[in-house]
Amino acid sequence: MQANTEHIGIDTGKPLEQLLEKIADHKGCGTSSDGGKASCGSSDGPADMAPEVWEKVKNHPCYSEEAHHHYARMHVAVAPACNIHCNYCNRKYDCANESRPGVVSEKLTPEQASKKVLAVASAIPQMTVLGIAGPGDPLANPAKTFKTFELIAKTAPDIKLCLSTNGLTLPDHVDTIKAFNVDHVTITINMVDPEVGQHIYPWIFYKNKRYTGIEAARILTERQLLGLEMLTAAGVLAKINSVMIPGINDKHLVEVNRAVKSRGAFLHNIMPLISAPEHGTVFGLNGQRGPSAQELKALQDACEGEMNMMRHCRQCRADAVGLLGEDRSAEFTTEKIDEMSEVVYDAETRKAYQELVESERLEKVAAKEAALAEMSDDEVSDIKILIAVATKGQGRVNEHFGHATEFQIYEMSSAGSKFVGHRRVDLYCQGGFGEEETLPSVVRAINDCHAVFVAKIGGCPRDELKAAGIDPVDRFAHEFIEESAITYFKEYLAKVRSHEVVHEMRGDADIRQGAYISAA
Ligand SMILES: C[S@@+](CC[C@H](N)C(=O)[O-])C[C@H]1O[C@@H](n2cnc3c(N)ncnc32)[C@H](O)[C@@H]1O
Ligand code: SF4
Ligand code: SF4
Repeated sequence: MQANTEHIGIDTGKPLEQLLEKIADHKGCGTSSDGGKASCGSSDGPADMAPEVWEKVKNHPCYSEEAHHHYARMHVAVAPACNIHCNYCNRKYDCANESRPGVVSEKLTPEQASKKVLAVASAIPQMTVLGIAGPGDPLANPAKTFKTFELIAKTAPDIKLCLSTNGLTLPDHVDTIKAFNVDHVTITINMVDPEVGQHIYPWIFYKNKRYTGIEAARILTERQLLGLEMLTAAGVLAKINSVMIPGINDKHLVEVNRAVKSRGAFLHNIMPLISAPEHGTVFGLNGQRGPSAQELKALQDACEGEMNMMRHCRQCRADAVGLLGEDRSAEFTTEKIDEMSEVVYDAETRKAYQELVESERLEKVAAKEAALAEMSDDEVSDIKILIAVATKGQGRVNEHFGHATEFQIYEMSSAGSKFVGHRRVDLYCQGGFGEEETLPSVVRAINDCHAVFVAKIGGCPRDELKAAGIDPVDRFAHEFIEESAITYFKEYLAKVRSHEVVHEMRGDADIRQGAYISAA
């Protein structure tokens, strides 16, 4: 099987010697052979992060926003059962075309999962993380979860292991988690107040007994917070997922943020509720809506302070494979993997490939820092704008407007560029033609942005965007996103200063987070 080369623009089908030659060419500008230290760029990590923490997160696409442009993850669906019920979950849903939590095409045994991991690791050498996130709860299926970790730790020791749990039985497993070198654990904490929790969790099953109502929520919150404290004490990084459910826990999540921050959580990922009647969930059927893009961003902004907020979560399937935002799970079905005679795990080629990825990444970080350093004092202002970007990865503007199924959104200010989310849209260009009914919905989805960066764009969408007050920009095609965005922002500030344009806030984007915006 050939390695995926599309994302870093190098041919990993070449012999290893040629790859290593390329790596040698990059040695002048940082290298990971010295443990990730570099002579340019910022591979040492953010100034406010301990080196040992940076070492754990720097290649993890979920724990580092910057890494997600370069490194991939995969989930293996070995954990079907769950010990609680959430009103937003329905795991009976089995669909190859839907990408949302709990959805899988097939469940795997630990042995099948282990073989799949080796096959994916060979085909996608920048896959650095193996997570177990269901389709149920990994710790309600501890034997299967830990057997999978055991098999993978033996055959592919360079792959980082992580799991995502509701936390009910977490305190019972922290020692085992530590023993398997699981560096990253995600706990879903939607409330710290049982009054709120009773509207999210109809029941839990704990110590052979079923609990409902306030009592169920009280036990759950106590176990979750205890589990978090134990992870922190054990030196395991904890990420907290919270599902934002308007009218139920949206206001309360600021309190949740405080509670998890004070107990040592590393990252808080507030995700939008995904809810539609056809999903068959309690919330879907009773019409509970998810938040809008603006509501979600406002809450994330309110929680951001000393604690990192995750804004690049793609709410993946329980069998997702690839870079965040792309789904290559269909390429690795059990049927296809069974057809492979033997999967050889080539750790050397993986390492060599990742060193190339790292050098490209350092180049990108250095370009961003250089662009930012050129910002003069008189460019400092209160102005903020949003820029939408069509990209397929690598941190570059490299997607055609018509081929984009999502736009990454960057907030620009005189402090620099900040990734603040993504917007999924229907595909505008199908079979070479623009879908006229789709275009207005795409424009509405990025209506709060001042510009959209694309690799290419046709005449019709260009005119429509301009008419909506959004600047279509293709001159940064294939350049690094953040460096380009800083350049654009500086030009924008200059135009405001010279009164060539009047700065004004843009309107609200008409997009419900967590759902595809649809032309229908
Ligand atoms: C499928 S769960 C699996 C792991 C574990 N059972 C848990 O709930 O944490 C992964 C994540 O997806 C979230 N999730 C599931 N259904 C969702 C929905 N309809 N909308 C938003 N998030 C959802 C869960 O809350 C959890 O954070
Ligand atoms: S804990 Fe996870 S798997 Fe279980 S019902 Fe909730 S979302 Fe679904
Ligand atoms: S659901 Fe979010 S946190 Fe989990 S793998 Fe996907 S992007 Fe990462």
